[in-house]
Amino acid sequence: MFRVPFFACRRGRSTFIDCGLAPELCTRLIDKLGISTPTVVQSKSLRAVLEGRHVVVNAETGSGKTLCYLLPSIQALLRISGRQSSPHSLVLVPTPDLAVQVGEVFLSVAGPEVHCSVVYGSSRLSLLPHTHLVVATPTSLMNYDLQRLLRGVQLMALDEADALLTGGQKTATSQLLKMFRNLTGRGELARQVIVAAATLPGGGPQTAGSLLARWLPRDTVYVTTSLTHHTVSSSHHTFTYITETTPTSRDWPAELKLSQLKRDLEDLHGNQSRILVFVNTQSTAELVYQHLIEMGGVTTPPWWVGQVRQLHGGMSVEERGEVVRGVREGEVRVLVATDLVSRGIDLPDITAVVQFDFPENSAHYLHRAGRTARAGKEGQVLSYMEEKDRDLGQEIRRVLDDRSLSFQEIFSRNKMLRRKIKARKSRQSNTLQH
Ligand SMILES: Nc1ncnc2c1ncn2[C@@H]1O[C@H](COP(=O)(O)OP(=O)(O)OP(=O)(O)O)[C@@H](O)[C@H]1O
Repeated sequence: MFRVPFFACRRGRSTFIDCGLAPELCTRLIDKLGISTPTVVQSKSLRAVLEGRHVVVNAETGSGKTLCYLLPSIQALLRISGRQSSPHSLVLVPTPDLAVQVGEVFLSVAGPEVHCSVVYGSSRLSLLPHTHLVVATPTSLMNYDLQRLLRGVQLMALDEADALLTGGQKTATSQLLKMFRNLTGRGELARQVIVAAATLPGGGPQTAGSLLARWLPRDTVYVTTSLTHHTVSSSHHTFTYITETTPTSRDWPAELKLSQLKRDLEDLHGNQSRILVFVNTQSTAELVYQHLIEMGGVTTPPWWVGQVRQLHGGMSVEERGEVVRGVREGEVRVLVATDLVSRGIDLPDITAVVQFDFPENSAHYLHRAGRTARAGKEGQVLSYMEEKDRDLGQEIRRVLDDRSLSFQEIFSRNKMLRRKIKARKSRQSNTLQH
């Protein structure tokens, strides 16, 4: 039997030239990133973006959504001769770490002669005459003269749009979208919005999907793939119940999970192994990290000692950037991290994700799991579940076991989810009784 390699399946059939990309940019892509063929989602969306349409790209993690908005921005840059008076593109992202990453990908293709301003926290936006792209967390722009910033912006991208349209960034994102929309149609500039998201809950009026549908015009192009709101099929998922019938101390779940983690790290060891361990809080990150490094004292230290690091909100963006660089360069082989790296962060060689703490909701599960098995590679996802995680865990397993179901139906927050589960169970028992 002949099996088509997974990545070949996930590649689009068209070429970048078919999608409307300039030959010069295609050459740069090969030279700078070694990329020659578009992925499925790039094939499906690039032409519409290059034609100036508003586009929503809702596709699985690691499918190449970043280039769906960066390539059209760079293509515009190639056409603009001389210096501009204001930026051409604005990319909004929910975290500083993702802002830094997007800026790096842009510069790696566009070249160092172009200026890209990355803004987050209280850092100041500096607009040099040749600033082509601004990448920012929305709240960090709020003290800036937005009219001046948006004046020349033709392409506004919202990456991880669902995170931008809920929580702490929601007000600032809405304000920027509103101002941008008011500018659209005025003057000679054609302005467009590109949205990228792996998870885009719809349904309720305040969900990101519904909010976007209200913001964007009717002729917006929606691009999805057969894997939208699914985990990629090259990732393999296992669940471990952490239970103790006679707990000996108050910290028993952590103690049992640490023993399980050690066993799993031994099992996952191989020449190429790079493991990302997710925890829910900074204090757990510190605890797990300390535990793993303290094992260096024994006669034969385990393989990870010397190659393990932690990453959490108690560290500066620069310190976190150093750690991420270490993972990319292969010096760090076990990273204990909070959800700061669960969305959008591209660590191409992660071979396994361990969820030491179970995620709070199913969208977090999809994003965390999506840090492995990226761009067609294989990966493992190991999740530790305590009693409190059982309901959510069962729902996630149900969706993973039956590919005809999608995560979309269990995106709601836990309270809602519990209600749904209760309703479904009572429907099931009614059916059995009849
Ligand atoms: N056409 C391509 N061919 C090969 N690799 C590609 C292609 N496009 C992007 N990639 C690589 O695939 C990886 C994932 O891309 P990217 O980070 O854009 O994914 P994503 O869809 O934004 O994922 P997430 O939802 O997790 O943010 C990156 O390492 C990127 O360089």
